Amino acid sequence: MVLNPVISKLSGKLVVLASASPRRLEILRNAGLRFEVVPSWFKETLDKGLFKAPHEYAVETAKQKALEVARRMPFKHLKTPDIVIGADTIVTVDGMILEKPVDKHDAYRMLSSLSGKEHSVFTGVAIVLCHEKENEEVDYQLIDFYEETKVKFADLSEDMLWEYINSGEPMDKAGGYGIQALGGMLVEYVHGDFLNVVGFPLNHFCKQLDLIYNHCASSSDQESASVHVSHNGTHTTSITTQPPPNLELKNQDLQQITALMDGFKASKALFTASELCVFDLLHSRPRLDAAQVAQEIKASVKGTECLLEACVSLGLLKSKERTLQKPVYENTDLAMRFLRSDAPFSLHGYIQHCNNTIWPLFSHLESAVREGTNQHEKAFGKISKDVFQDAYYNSQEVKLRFMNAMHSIAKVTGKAVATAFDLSRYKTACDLGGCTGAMAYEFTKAHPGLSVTVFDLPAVVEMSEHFHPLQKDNRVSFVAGDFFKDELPKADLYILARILHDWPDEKVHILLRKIADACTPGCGLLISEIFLDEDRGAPSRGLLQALSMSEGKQRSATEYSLLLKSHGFIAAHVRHTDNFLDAMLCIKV
Ligand SMILES: Cc1cn([C@H]2C[C@H](O)[C@@H](COP(=O)(O)OP(=O)(O)OP(=O)(O)O)O2)c(=O)[nH]c1=O
Repeated sequence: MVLNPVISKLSGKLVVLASASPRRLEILRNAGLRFEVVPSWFKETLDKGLFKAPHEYAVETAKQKALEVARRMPFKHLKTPDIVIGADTIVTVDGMILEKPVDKHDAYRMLSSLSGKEHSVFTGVAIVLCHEKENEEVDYQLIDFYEETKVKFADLSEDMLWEYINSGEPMDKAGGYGIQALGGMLVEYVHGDFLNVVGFPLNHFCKQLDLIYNHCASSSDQESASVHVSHNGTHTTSITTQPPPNLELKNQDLQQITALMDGFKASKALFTASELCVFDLLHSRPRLDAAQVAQEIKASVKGTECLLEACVSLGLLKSKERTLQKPVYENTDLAMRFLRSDAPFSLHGYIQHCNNTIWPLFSHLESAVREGTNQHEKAFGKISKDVFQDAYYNSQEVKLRFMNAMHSIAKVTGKAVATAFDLSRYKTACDLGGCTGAMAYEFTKAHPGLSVTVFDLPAVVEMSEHFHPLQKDNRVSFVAGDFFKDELPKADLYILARILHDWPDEKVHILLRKIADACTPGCGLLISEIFLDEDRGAPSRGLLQALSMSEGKQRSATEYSLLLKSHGFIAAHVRHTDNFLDAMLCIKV
């Protein structure tokens, strides 16, 4: 017989049927399978409302039945099975799931709902492969599938119904009937596997064994197969491979979760070391021990020691052991390049902004999510209507800090954005919201024929002097104004770097309309943002940033290009720069 070699693959293995169903036992015995029966203690009480489709309920119940036995046996039976088989049969009609009737009235309710109609019988099957490890722990690999059979009942008279119910046959059977016995008389037709109705889809089970033992190589393979065959008049088969259900505790997974749980501790350790100028100190005076650092940063020795050790573990500092003396600390290359405040690519300003502005906002994230509003009031005691112009922003110190943050990001990302496209045809550019001019300087550096006007709020332009490079470039100039209200400087290339995500679509339209009005055909518009993947599944940097944004939102390149298109800008190129920001160059038509 064709299927016998599949069943014979199980010979010599301890196979367990986790079922008290005499029908399942008979079907599998008749197929020549040798197995032990250990009925499952799993109570069939899963909440049906939680499942999108009835078969998912049957499969989940089958899984739980099989797993309960697989987990119990090593302790209660003092032996570990090789394979445990569980199954669950349900009948579905008119969106209801019918299991075994609890009494005669329940059987009547079920059978009368089936009378004269076609219904489905689903059996979910779970095969648990148990792999005993050296330390006596057991790995469980789970393969599941389901089979659907359509059954049509004849019209049932009241007399027939009660006669059948009084025979006692319905009581231990899903839907209140047994097709293999008296219940067969109620059936007009069956589409699909008859044995599936009786409680076990033997054919599908053998195909699954064939997949496991003849096609998936070893049972420890990282892929499990699942075959779904449905019989809806037409016979459709689809084979899908799925990652194995994760039943074991994998260290890698645990590490991933732990890294997420501890992420905030790492951030805060970095912020604190940065705020206390540890990286600046160890740059000017490398190889200090914890007590010396503590003295310089005016902190406790104990706390400083913990902070320094944490920074070592995060790859921000290196410690050097000295015989019989306390270890000394110095910056790693990473800290030298990004964390000391005078480094060319220093992120010190951005880190301060994260610590002082983003961190308090994130500590109210739960409220932000519940209310869907920004949490400035809770975090800073002031309502923020417009991040850039409200009282909060107007504090000199906060404004400087904000500009510092933007400055450091622009310095780190500027070159990648400025060199993303060939801009040789443009002579004049206007960087809208260009803040300290850091981005503008990168553009003039990269494009010798280009002059850039930085356009920003008067208060920002006034303070931008603090940030001008020592070697001034007279191709960069500053004009004060509000890009939502005032006339924009004339240019043949407009730059919007990290601007549009701050605003909702309505405001973006206002700004784009103003830019479009200022443009002649052929003018360019370069936008630089984090572009979300089209399915919005990544990058998490953009998605996490959105959690503390006020009115704005993160968008994909397509979403941006649609906004731009409605103002006559055709997206010419998109560049994913691998840096903080991506870029898109659009042309006005
Ligand atoms: C529809 C139908 C179901 N049945 C049976 C098959 C199953 O044994 C039962 C559905 O109940 P299940 O909960 O699937 O199985 P069970 O309780 O009998 O056994 P265990 O939970 O221990 O595995 O209904 C028939 O025998 N004939 C039929 O025509």
